[in-house]
Amino acid sequence: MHQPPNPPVLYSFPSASDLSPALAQFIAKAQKESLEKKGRFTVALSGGSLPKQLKDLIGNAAIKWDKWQVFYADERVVPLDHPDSNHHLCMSELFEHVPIPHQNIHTLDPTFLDDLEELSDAYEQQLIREFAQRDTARFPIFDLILLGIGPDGHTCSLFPGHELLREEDRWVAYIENSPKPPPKRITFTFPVVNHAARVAFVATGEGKVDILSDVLDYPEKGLPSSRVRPAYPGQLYWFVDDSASAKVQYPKSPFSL
Ligand SMILES: O=C1O[C@H](COP(=O)(O)O)[C@@H](O)[C@H](O)[C@H]1O
Repeated sequence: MHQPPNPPVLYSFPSASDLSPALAQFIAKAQKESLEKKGRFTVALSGGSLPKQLKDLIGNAAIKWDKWQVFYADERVVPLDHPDSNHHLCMSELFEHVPIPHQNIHTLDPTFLDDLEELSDAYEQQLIREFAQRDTARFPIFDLILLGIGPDGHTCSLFPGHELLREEDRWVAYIENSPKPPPKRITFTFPVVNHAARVAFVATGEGKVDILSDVLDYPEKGLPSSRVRPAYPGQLYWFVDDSASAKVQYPKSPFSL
């Protein structure tokens, strides 16, 4: 029988620095469960404010970096060492400080920066190589996708009112007119995000206070972040701080693993 998506679980912490260790424990548990099941851990990261919150993974003995396969939930179409690159940010905040094998981090192919169609196809091919031979599902099933939310409700590079919100077939799509710079980006589509085993939003600070209430209390507004509802048995989590969740009516859960 078709089951509706599980309701989101909302964890709110007194501050961003209280959130980071809990997030690291949560990721370590997700990794352990995935390694026990299939010996690898597939994870997708975002850019923006997220990578800073991953600092408690550094030096964490529970993390088996050689078992991680890392993808980017969205990426800006710029060289890999450009300050706007999500990969560049994740490298400087996290990966330069941990023993992850270089080949386990799947970046966009910088030879296609001038051709968005080729670029997004090539990234989709990287996902197919990772997932299609192992899973029979129509879309990849990530063990964990970590997302941010912009003040307009966007997540990945899926912006309010954009035609990409209706994409049902592609795994990776491109956008040439992002309202937030830089304008050219590639992004996972909703079917990919909503097939993951676990998706966790991470949002901190009072700059997120209005949008968090809009997304969690008024999902009928249809903002991109409200459309993240992983299919059963997948689970959506929100890791936020009390400044960001100050207006949210949606029930908070005590953090537990
Ligand atoms: O442009 C982007 O923005 C979102 C949200 O960023 P934040 O700084 O408000 O956390 C981010 O999740 C995405 O990866 C990035 O490309």
